[in-house]
Amino acid sequence: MSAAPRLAVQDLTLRRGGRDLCSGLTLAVAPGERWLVLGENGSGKSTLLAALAGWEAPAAGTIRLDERPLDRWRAGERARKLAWLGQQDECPFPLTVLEKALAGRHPHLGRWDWESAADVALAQAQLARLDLAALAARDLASLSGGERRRAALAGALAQQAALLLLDEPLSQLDLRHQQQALAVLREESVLGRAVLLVSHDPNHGRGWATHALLLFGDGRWLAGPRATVLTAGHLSALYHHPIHALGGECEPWFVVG
Ligand SMILES: Nc1ncnc2c1ncn2[C@@H]1O[C@H](COP(=O)(O)OP(=O)(O)OP(=O)(O)O)[C@@H](O)[C@H]1O
Repeated sequence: MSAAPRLAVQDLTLRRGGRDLCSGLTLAVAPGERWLVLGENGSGKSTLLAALAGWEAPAAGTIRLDERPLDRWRAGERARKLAWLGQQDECPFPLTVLEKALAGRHPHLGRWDWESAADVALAQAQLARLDLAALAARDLASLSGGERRRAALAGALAQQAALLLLDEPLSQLDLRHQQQALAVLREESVLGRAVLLVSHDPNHGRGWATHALLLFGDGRWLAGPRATVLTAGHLSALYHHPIHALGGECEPWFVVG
């Protein structure tokens, strides 16, 4: 018998400015799965992730987190279950890099609690996994764009949530740190966490994604196992541009034609 889905989306419609971004979206994300979410600018990837995180109300359909409708979770309880990393991550007040990572522990603390030594150790460990240990005491505002993005990802990891909803976490990262972050997220999935990762690079799915979701921006979508969804034909249609697959059918590289 297969495990109950961590996240179950049924007949979901998201609409903005009179346009259906997706209609009838139905998918189930099981523990341990890694989903790559692709689509053109404005196709609705961020809107979808925000809806799955409970920040945006859908026009229709249901979202269930561990079989309970998302709107029946209290905010604190939900934040212990799912971590959402948005595209914009501006911080209005000064923080050190360690404090940024420690913010991921806040859903686990009581209202008047301070972070424990275990919380600090956990946050430091996430920074170390992303090559940020040496920057822990630095002012977050002094970091480069990619360093700041990795600090935000460390915060999401520190949350230790069963479901990770990550909106372009790799967008400002150099190639090595992209691969490092993907490896870290793979380790998280091996622990049973489910990951949805938005990207503009179909090659991020190579050797990483178990599944993929394509949003076509006009309501249409395609979801399923990576090998059936991530094909040159589907990607050419998605990006309205020729995309070629190189290097074999099993794990191809996708290149722009
Ligand atoms: N209030 C609004 N009125 C009209 N259109 C809106 C409104 N709010 C959002 N949109 C549109 O909804 C679409 C979906 O935006 P979203 O940020 O989800 O796209 P995305 O796929 O994440 O794009 P990107 O790759 O650029 O990050 C965009 O075209 C945006 O302009």
